[in-house]
Amino acid sequence: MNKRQIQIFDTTLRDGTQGEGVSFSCDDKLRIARRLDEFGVDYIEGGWPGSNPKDMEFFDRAQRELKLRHARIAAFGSTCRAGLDPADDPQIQLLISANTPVVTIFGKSWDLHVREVLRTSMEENLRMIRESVRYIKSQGREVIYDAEHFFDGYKANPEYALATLQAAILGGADVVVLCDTNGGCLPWEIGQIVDAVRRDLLGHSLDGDEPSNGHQPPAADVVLGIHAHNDSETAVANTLEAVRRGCTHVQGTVNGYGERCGNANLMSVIPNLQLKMGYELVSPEQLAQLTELSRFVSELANLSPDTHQPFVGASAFAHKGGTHVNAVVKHAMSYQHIDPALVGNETRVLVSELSGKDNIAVKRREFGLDGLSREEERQVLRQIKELENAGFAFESAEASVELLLRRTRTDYTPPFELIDYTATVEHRAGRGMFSEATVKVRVGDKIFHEVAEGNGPVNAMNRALRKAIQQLYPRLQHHHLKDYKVRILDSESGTAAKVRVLIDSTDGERSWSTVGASTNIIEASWIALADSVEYFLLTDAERQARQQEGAVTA
Ligand SMILES: CC(=O)SCCNC(=O)CCNC(=O)[C@H](O)C(C)(C)COP(=O)(O)OP(=O)(O)OC[C@H]1O[C@@H](n2cnc3c(N)ncnc32)[C@H](O)[C@@H]1OP(=O)(O)O
Ligand SMILES: CC(=O)C(=O)O
Repeated sequence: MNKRQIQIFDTTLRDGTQGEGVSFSCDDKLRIARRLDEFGVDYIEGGWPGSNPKDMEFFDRAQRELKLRHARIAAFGSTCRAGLDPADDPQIQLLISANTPVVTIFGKSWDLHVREVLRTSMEENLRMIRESVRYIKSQGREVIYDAEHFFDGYKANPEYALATLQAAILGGADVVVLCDTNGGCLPWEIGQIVDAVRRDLLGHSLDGDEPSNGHQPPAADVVLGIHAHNDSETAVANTLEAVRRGCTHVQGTVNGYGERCGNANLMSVIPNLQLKMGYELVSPEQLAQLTELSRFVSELANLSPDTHQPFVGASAFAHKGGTHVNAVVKHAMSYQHIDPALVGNETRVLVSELSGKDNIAVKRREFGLDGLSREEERQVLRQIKELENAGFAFESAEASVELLLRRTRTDYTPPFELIDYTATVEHRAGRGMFSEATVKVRVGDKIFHEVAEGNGPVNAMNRALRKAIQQLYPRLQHHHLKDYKVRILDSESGTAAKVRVLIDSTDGERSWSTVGASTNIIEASWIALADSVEYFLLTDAERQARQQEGAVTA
């Protein structure tokens, strides 16, 4: 088989939704199907038509609304019930009525399941597989046969496990998929068993290896696939190993969503196959959509993206250690296994107590700041290390890093300078809890002194600061706090514990984060709040000036 012919079978909408916490509306399923098609997967398994009304609606609307360019939609179900003719099995009839070009059915490979779960005879299970596949083929569908628990079944009873595959092939299956349903296999076990299937069932000669049963079966022209679960954290490795041993159909899900610990993560399987193993599954332009696809699906699943996910996570190419950043600046690939742009991701440099001089230099350039010497950058680096020791964390507060750099410039003029503040918390009869704050700031040679109330001391300080400077900076009305997080850093110190405050802010177009730390929660909050306002005033004024310049030039 030509290397280009590896089939990607996405089951995010079926096995993915079997993952705890994963649920999509029908509209979401349709949106994801469109996106998967654009990305270039070959099959999209949409659900189980006998399972629930939403899956029925999906297949109904998919026929009418989806205009897929490349992918084929598959409906999923099981072989017929024991003792039933597939033509009389209501579940098989629902599968047919879903009217998809492709039908996936799963059947039992493991004798334990036949005995204990189906509670039928070994022969009857073979009939169920053979006749179900044959019946669905007779309805004009491409049939993908998922051999559930194939690897466990093969370990327990290889002859029987192979006989179940043979039954599917006799029924006319187009693809036979070996499933590591319980996810317990290790890559070399997968390799050995895939070899055995190819040699003993499909009659493929493997580098002079003799069939283990002593006779060569007739070569069967069926596509062999792999479906791996991640219970041993080896689903991706198992999938790659299966491909290395001759499987040419690969099942998995976006972000590895799926039952228990999930399925083989296509966000890793695809780039590994394409960039490391030389298969051409999708075009380079499609591969560059991988990161976006991953985030799109996690957004619709309402799950936070896993930032540490290989290839597509925000941290996948984020460099923190100073020596790494120093090397990456000299040669981008010195600490990266691929160019992140190939999968639509990007290199990031983080600033923390583990930084070296180049973390700071890279950030300064990123912020577009000049006029700082190497020694001034080192000064900022020292300051960052000291502040992190005092409880600050700059990794996720880049606006505070930018301010440290700006403040180091000799020509820096702050938009306001704090002189004093007070914040009180009171409980008064008839009024309950309330807070009041006063803020005295200097802007140029003027002093502004304001008082404000709030539902808490930080809220009152925020209001008082705004009252003090809003008249000078009317655009401050666009500045809003989005999130306010407090973390206790040394809880064993009890009420004397150090706290870190992280504030996320926005002006409707941009977002930024600032940090403060202190043993006093009011002080930590003030530092993060004042940084947020200062950052906004500086950068907003610069953006306005650039826009005006642009308008004049135009
Ligand atoms: C490995 C996998 O991921 S397979 C996919 C698993 N996914 C799901 O189960 C999600 C969707 N499932 C559902 O909505 C429901 O389970 C349904 C609608 C399919 C079935 O619901 P119910 O009719 O209430 O049956 P229930 O789920 O309790 O039991 C499954 C039955 O199918 C039988 N069965 C299981 N696998 C097979 C098979 N491959 N072929 C035939 N019958 C099977 C079981 O033995 C059991 O039979 P029993 O009722 O005689 O005990
Ligand atoms: C078919 C399937 O989802 C499994 O065996 O895991």
